[in-house]
Parts: sequence; C-alpha cells; structure tokens
Amino acid sequence: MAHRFLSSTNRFSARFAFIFTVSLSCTYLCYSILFCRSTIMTNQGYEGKRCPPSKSAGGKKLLGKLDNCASLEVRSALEESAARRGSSDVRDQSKTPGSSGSNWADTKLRNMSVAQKYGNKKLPNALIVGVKKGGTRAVLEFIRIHPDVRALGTEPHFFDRNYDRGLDWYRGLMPRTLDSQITLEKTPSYFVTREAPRRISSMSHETKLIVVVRNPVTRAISDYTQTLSKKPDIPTFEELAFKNRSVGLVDTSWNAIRIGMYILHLENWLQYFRLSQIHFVSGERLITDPAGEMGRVQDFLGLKRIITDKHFYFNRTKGFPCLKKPESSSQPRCLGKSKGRTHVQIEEEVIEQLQEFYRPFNIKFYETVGQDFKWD
Ligand SMILES: Nc1ncnc2c1ncn2[C@@H]1O[C@H](COP(=O)(O)OS(=O)(=O)O)[C@@H](OP(=O)(O)O)[C@H]1O
Repeated sequence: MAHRFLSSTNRFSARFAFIFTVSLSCTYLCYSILFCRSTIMTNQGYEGKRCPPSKSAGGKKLLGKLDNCASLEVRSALEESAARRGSSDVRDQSKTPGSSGSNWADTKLRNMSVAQKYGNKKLPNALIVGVKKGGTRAVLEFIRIHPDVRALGTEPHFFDRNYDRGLDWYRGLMPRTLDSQITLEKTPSYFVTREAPRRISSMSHETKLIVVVRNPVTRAISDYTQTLSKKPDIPTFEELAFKNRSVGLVDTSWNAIRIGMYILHLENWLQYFRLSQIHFVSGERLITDPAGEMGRVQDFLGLKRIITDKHFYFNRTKGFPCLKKPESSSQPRCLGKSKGRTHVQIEEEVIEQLQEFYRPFNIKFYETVGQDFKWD
C-alpha cells in the first residue's frame, strides 16, 4: 500500500516536473524571440542613422551607404527646418528648440555644414536692393544668423556692373544651401539702377526684395561723409547739393541727392514687381529697435522668428546695436568702422532746405508704400 502510494507520488512529481520544464522552455523561447527582435530593431534604427566618417573608407557599397547617410542628414535638417517653419506662433518660441540660445547656434552651424557638404548653389530668392547708406550691411549681418538663411558676404553688383557675365557666373558666387534655406545677397546700388528691376524679374518674378530706407537728408550726409573719407579734396557738401543755394535750387544730378528721391526709383520697380514683394525696413528703427525690424524681415521672408531681442545688445562705445553672436563666430560683434561714422557738420539751414526739398517726394513715397517713416 505504502509502496503504491510512493510510486503514484513519484509519477505525479515526474509529470509536474515535465510540465514545468516545458512551460519554462516556452517562456524562455518567447522571451528570446521578443528580446532578439527588439535588439535587431534597435540596431537597425541606429545603423540607419550612423554614417561612416569619410568617403575614402570604402568601395562602391560604402558609397551607396554614404548616399543614404547624406540624404538622411539632409532630410533630418529639412524636417527640423520644416518643423520650425510650421509653427508661426511667435508667443510659443520660448518652448521651441530653435529659439533657445545654444540650440539656435547649433542649428545654424549644423545647417551650414550640412549645406556645405550636400547643398547646391542657387540663384538668390531674396535681395537687399538698397538703399546705399540706409543700413543694408546691418540687415544682411543680422538676418544671416538665421539658420534658414545663407548670404553672400560681398556685394556682387551683378544686376548693375556684372550682368554680362551671365547667370551661371552669378550662381557660382552663391553659398551652398539646402532646399529649405534662403539664398540672399545685398547690393545697395540696384535700387537706383534703371535696368535692375527688369533684369531681376527676368531671373525670377518671385524674387523678394528688401529696401532699407533712411531719412534722405541724413542718408545724403552719410554718403558724402563716406566719399570725403576717400577723397578729401572734393567740394563742400553745400557746394555739391545746390545749383543755387540762395534760391534753394537743389542739384538733383548729384547722386547723393538723387538716391534719396525714393519714390522716383520705386516707380521703376513697381513696373516689374508687386508692392507686396517689396519690404521696406526703416533705417532709423533698425538702430532703435533692431529686433522689431528684423522680426518683420523674418515674417516677410517666410521665416520663423528666431532672431529676437536676445540676439542684440547696445554697444555704448559704438553707439549702435551689435550682435551677441554673429554667424561666423561665437564672440559678440559690432559692424566695422565705416558703419556708424561721425558725420561732417552741416549747417542747420542747409538741412532744413533739403528737408523742404524732399518733403513732397517723401509724402508720395509714404502714400505708395502705405507707411509713414516720419522723416518730416
Ligand atoms: N547696428 C548698426 N551698426 C552700425 N551701423 C548701423 C547699424 N544699424 C544701422 N546702421 C547704419 O548703417 C549705415 C550704413 O549703411 P549701409 O550698410 O547700407 O552702407 S553701404 O551702402 O553698404 O555703404 C550707417 O551709416 P552712418 O551712420 O552714416 O555711417 C549706420 O547709421
């Protein structure tokens, strides 16, 4: 009896051990399948994003991989950029990666290096066309810190002096850009060049134009101050500005005067471009409120407002706003010595005569652009 009891207990234990072993094996098998799969997935994701360090590292197969890497990097930069552009809510910027100080600088640097490797040279989508001494350098240097903007640092003078060289020459001067980035150049003399609007519109009807305008009297004095610094023997400002000062007859053939008759030049541009394609920056507000003016420039270019008052500080020695971090360095930087010069002293009466002369041109200009620049 005791023997029978023992053998049935043994059989029960053996069956229990068998079932336990089978279920343990099943559990292990399932676990292994799941674990292994997730490891493979993780690795695939990682490999897909990892790129070999240099092209010389392999043969054809590796080159094929490099293409994937390139497109991945470019795609991620594009997605990042598209995501940034997607949200136009300015109030939300403090929460977006692009607007925080270091992320913005990182993004700019990343976009620049990706663009340098994989971007293309493209004809500009936007031009700062004028006006001379309006503050065009400041606008260019300020806007080019935006990660979605790449600008030519020098003035190419294509649509005035170098048009014969052709569009391929012009394109060749441009920095490489990703599809999502804007190519920009500035040449202030375009604004007063008769052929420039027609030539630019034949390059593209859709070109966006930026004009930095400033009180034409101050602009003329600034222009004269610059010429005087290069040619100290020129006649006085008063001598050049008037044909007959006693009757207040202004010499409109003098370029320093003529450039400030903004409405005359604008009418030429409006034969080829809609007013909505032209954005006017106030040269005065650019100094007193650079972030506000640059906010409007970013809106006009369809860019997210990344450049804000955080990017500027007022340099007391220079007497102008300067950048905390320009595009090319991590150091604060002001514009050069030729920007923000002390002007030659001009008699108050001469200034009033010129204000009087410009008034009707200014009023017509305000009416046409729909903005009062408060020069009068
Ligand atoms: N942040 C900042 N720093 C320095 N200068 C500034 C700035 N913002 C605007 N400005 C004004 O820009 C004026 C020069 O204009 P441009 O750059 O258009 O000159 S140029 O046509 O390219 O020679 C220059 O004119 P001047 O003051 O007569 O030298 C400045 O008044």
